Amino acid sequence: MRFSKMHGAGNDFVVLDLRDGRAPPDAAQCARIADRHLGVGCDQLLTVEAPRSEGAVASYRIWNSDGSAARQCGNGARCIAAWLLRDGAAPANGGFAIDSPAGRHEVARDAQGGFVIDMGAPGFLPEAVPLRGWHVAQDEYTLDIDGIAVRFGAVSMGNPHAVIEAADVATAPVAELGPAMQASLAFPESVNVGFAEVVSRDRIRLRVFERGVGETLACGSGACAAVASLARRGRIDAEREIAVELPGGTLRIRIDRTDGRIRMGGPTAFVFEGSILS
Ligand SMILES: N[C@@H](CCC[C@H](N)C(=O)O)C(=O)O
Repeated sequence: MRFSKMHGAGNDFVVLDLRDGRAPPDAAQCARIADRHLGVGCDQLLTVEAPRSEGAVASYRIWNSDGSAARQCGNGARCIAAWLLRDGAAPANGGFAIDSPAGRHEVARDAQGGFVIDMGAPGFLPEAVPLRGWHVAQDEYTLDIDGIAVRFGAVSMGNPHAVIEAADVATAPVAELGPAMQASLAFPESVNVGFAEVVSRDRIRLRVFERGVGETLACGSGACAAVASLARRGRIDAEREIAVELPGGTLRIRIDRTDGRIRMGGPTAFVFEGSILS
């Protein structure tokens, strides 16, 4: 089985071409391919498949490194766009659409030749996340984790996100609080946990402990969720493009003033091609 290894700001992917209708690997096979010792190694496996919506050039599905299916992947969307363009299936100037499990994404090119993805409008209702929690202030929730009250914003970008503001992301308890939040009954479908430091009105630093993976070098939907949550709470400027610095690179996020949809730009890279033998 041929594959491409790609990454977007260090969030790495194995991309499989299944447009001929072959079935995707099952959960155990996905986990084996994603294994960094026994397989190729990646945060997510992406399967390129036939389009589902009118006029889209392709669809894709997302599998976390533990084999679980996900509905949204921002860095993956940019990599799929780059993969389709290299394949000749999408026009070089952008202006095409791809279908993810969360819906349809319009793809544009930026001035530097990067890809800008329409990630849709964030959902803040607890049932959209989904979250069973308690409102403490506008759009902020609190959970008791081992006797500590953890305050966070909750956002659906098609997948669930909790956004915790941190004074300094370098020392934030990502490895402890990430799994503890994910295990909480408040998140019936688990959650991607973002730790966000506001640097200025248009710049944040972010680390994300992803569902089904652990901490990654970047999370595109997590960056959108962090910007949506912080803008809603007035912590950053909703009118401006926000630079989101992640351990693997910087993403640029803009909230459209007219429709509230979020557009995300950032890097993509091909790393190598190969064949999976077993
Ligand atoms: N890395 C992704 C998000 C991948 C899915 C996530 N772990 C989930 O289970 O929802 C991104 O760039 O958005």
